[in-house]
Amino acid sequence: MTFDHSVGGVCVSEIYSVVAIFKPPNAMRGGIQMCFPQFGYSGTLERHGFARNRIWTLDDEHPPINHNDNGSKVSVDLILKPSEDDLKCWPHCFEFRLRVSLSKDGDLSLVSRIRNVNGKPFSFSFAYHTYLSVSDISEVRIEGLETLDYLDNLSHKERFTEQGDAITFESEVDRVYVSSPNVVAVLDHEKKHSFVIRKEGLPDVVVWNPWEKKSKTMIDFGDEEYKQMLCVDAAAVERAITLKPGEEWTGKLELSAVSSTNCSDHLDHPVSI
Ligand SMILES: O=P(O)(O)OC[C@H]1O[C@@H](O)[C@H](O)[C@@H](O)[C@@H]1O
Repeated sequence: MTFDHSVGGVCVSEIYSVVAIFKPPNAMRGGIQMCFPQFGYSGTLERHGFARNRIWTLDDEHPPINHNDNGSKVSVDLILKPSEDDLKCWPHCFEFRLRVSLSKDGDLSLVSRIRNVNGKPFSFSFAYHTYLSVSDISEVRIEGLETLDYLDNLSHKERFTEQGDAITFESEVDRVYVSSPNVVAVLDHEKKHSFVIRKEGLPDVVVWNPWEKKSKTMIDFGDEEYKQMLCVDAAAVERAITLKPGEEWTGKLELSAVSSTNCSDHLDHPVSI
């Protein structure tokens, strides 16, 4: 995995739609997008909030590029503060700091710190809207969400309980798995690797694939591209996060690609990002 610059998200190689539209300040379809201060259409803002559609700046509290002591990790620190226009539609002053780190082994980690610099409390929802590249969606399965409750966005957020062993795909899926464990794996048999997603501070996992019919309605997405992608988002959606004046919230994500044979070891391990 590699990353380059950020327009409201992190560009991870090979997980962009071939017809994605790059027209700043709008987020491109793909990568990892910061959904803040709203997920989906749960409030009055544009879908998934405005943070993914803003130009972020380097946080001058840190050097532009950071290397850790033994040189095994490199990171950049970005910051987003609301513009006057943002404050008109969401009247809460915040500082959103994002540290994006890439290890020598290719593990990508994102740490978001959101601080209330307002005189009053505010609440928000959040997601790392993460596009994963898969060989064939029909052959992929997610482990770590079985037996959980989920809210089905395709049925007016009705609550269901997952029944199967692992989650597999044969039609459109748009679900919020609630109170999930902190490690989830996406197994891709054809590629013989798995994505391991570790999270902290983010109780939910959103799983989305638009399948054939919806793909045809999306202008920045190829008709067949649903076969090679899957979104698995570490998120805080079911219950909003509330910050009092001066308080800060932290939400972490780590994404690694591991060989499928080692995947179950990762599922057993506790999170340490
Ligand atoms: O097209 P967007 O705004 O990037 O959103 C894509 C999808 O993102 C998912 O996370 C949502 O659960 C879906 O409902 C939504 O359709």
